[in-house]
Amino acid sequence: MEAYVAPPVRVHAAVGAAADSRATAGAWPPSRGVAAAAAAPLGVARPARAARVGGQWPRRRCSLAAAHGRRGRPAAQRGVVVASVGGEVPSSTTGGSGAAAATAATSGPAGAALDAPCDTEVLLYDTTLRDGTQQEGISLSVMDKLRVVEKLDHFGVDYIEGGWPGSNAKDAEFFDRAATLSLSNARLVAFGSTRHKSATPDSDANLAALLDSGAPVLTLVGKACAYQVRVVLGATPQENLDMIGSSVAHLKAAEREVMLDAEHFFDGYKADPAYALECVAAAVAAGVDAVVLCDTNGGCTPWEVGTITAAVGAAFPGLRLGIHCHNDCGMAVANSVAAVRALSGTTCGCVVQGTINGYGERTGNANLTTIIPVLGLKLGVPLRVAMASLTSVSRFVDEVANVPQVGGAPFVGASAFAHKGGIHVAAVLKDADTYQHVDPGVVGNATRVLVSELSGRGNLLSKARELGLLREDASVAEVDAWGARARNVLGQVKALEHAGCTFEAAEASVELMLRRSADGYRSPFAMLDFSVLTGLRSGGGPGASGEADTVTRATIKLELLGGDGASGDACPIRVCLEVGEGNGPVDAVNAALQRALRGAYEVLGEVFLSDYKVRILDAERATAATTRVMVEMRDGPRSWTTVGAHPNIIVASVQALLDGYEYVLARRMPECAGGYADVPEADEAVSEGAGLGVPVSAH
Ligand SMILES: CC(=O)SCCNC(=O)CCNC(=O)[C@H](O)C(C)(C)COP(=O)(O)OP(=O)(O)OC[C@H]1O[C@@H](n2cnc3c(N)ncnc32)[C@H](O)[C@@H]1OP(=O)(O)O
Ligand SMILES: CC(C)C(=O)C(=O)O
Repeated sequence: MEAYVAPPVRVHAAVGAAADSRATAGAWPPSRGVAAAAAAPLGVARPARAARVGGQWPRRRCSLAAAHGRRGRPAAQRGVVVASVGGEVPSSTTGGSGAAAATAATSGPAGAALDAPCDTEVLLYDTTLRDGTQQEGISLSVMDKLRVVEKLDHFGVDYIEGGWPGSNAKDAEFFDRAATLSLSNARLVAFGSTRHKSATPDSDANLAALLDSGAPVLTLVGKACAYQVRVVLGATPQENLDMIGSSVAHLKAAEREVMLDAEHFFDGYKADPAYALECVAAAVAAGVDAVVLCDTNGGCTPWEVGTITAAVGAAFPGLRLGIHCHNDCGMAVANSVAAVRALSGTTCGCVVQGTINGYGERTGNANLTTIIPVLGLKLGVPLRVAMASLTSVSRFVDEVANVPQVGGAPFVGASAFAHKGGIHVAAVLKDADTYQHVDPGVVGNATRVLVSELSGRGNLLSKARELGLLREDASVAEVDAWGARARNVLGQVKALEHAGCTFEAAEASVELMLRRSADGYRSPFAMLDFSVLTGLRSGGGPGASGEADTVTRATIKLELLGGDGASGDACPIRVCLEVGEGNGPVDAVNAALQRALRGAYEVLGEVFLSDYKVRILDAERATAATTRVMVEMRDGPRSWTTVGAHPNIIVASVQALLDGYEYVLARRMPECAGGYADVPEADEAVSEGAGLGVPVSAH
């Protein structure tokens, strides 16, 4: 056995050079009876053992491409996204995917690339519904799976692996129901393993379930590593080759498109390249349409994957290859991209398997929401997907799977284009390219500016612009005035964050500070005082059990804008005394506030308190610790968050509550807004995650 030895690191040149020197036809290790490939039809190197598997050496062609009927057509005819490399965007039709946006995506100095464009047709193969559901905590219903299929088909992936019909009744039902879907872009794939070593193809239940699924594409997992074959299957190397060959042949006889997922391929190749290649050859001999090389344990590096993939490509030049990577070293995306690059210039393209949001067993699979834009926008690979829907697809799948979004996910995360540092924001205001590697709109995401103690004036000015307070057509005097206000509000933000507030997730409080700083702003109300009483109420009385009950009562005194008009003042003020009871002190104050404010201002409509979060900031101070309170209010689909901080939890809560009510009144009552009465409400907070593919607003 000849073990794989990693080549010395040679950046850029490594892949091609290694492929040339190690894996040109006939050059890969001749151990295990591998014949020289000079006579192999279509240049496929022939291991001697492969002849025993399939009998006759098959003629190979890229039958997947034929199945799709797309090979050879120029990108422009396929309606692909062709993104720029090196700041230049080839002209293309985009099928609505946004060539113009793609141009913007990589224009400017940040778009300059050293790599040559990658010349490989890539077919995107989504396995969210199969390998993705192997992630701890994910379980999808049949209905969930069907919804995801429709979304992914619409998005434009080429293959959707729906599950393993031989595994469970749910997946079998899924394929029954999926048969009625009419997909416009994707081909549905059913997944299963090669036949059991003790079964014949005809008697194998798993192969039967695959055929029964009715799926047009069937993917078989077959082992490509002698160690795994011995330990896990308890089979001989030859038995495994027979299992691969006979299983593929059985499915091909039913005229399905068949792929082999060569499990543990890279580890197998590193230990014994000849045997790993014999496994591929066994599938090829049986007529497989594509062989997908798997880094099953996720332990490979991009240079290993690139080198080995190039070697396999050179050994089987007529065969369509694919890549399937796991993320155990955090390199699944890099490994997948390395495989695509290694196949650049080959004629059969590359099937790239992965999952939306990187779901998958252990640390996950290669994340398609990263691979897709990297291939499309950085390597210039033509893809058929609607790139501008990428963020929405990611959030949709998280929603269906009930998995929290990863804010820092490249391209699609809520923080992917969120700028916090004052220096960054000041630069982004001059030119977004200064701190963004692509235009977020190209992937359906949006630039966001966060306000915190790390802000500079620019962050506040940007907020004022976003809110329509500082208009595009503002005069020099107005811009100057807002510059001074921004400086002032910035000072408040820094002082309040020092006192325990945090404004990143409480943008309604920031907006209020900006509005209050504007000329002519009038607070709709002011709290003059409040008191809360908590005690025990006797449950006595005739016939009662006598058990004591808690009572919590709040009394508030407010000054309200508006009145009976008798004073003749355009904005008269009246004083209101109100009482509320509740489960606890904050509930009681809120009840009193609602009663007072709803009575005075109809615009409050159905506003209610939807979330209340408390965090103790300096726990070591025990009961004297500062408390931060975040309050979320909601009115129909809209929500907004405010913050308060104080050593007294009730005071912190009341601060946040008052801001929450003032925020909505300030937006809806022209008499509060001063010169900013006509601020549109269209951009009002939409709760995080609710808007798919729209800028995420965290009010
Ligand atoms: C790398 C991957 O992600 S591969 C996909 C992994 N996903 C899953 O396993 C999810 C679905 N799995 C299942 O529902 C079940 O494991 C089933 C239905 C496939 C099998 O269940 P069981 O028959 O009870 O077997 P069990 O799971 O205990 O053991 C797996 C069997 O598959 C065999 N097997 C494993 N890989 C292969 C293969 N590539 N080809 C043929 N047989 C295989 C094993 O040898 C073992 O059989 P044995 O015990 O006779 O040696
Ligand atoms: C079955 C294959 C595709 C797999 O999940 C792996 O090898 O990682």
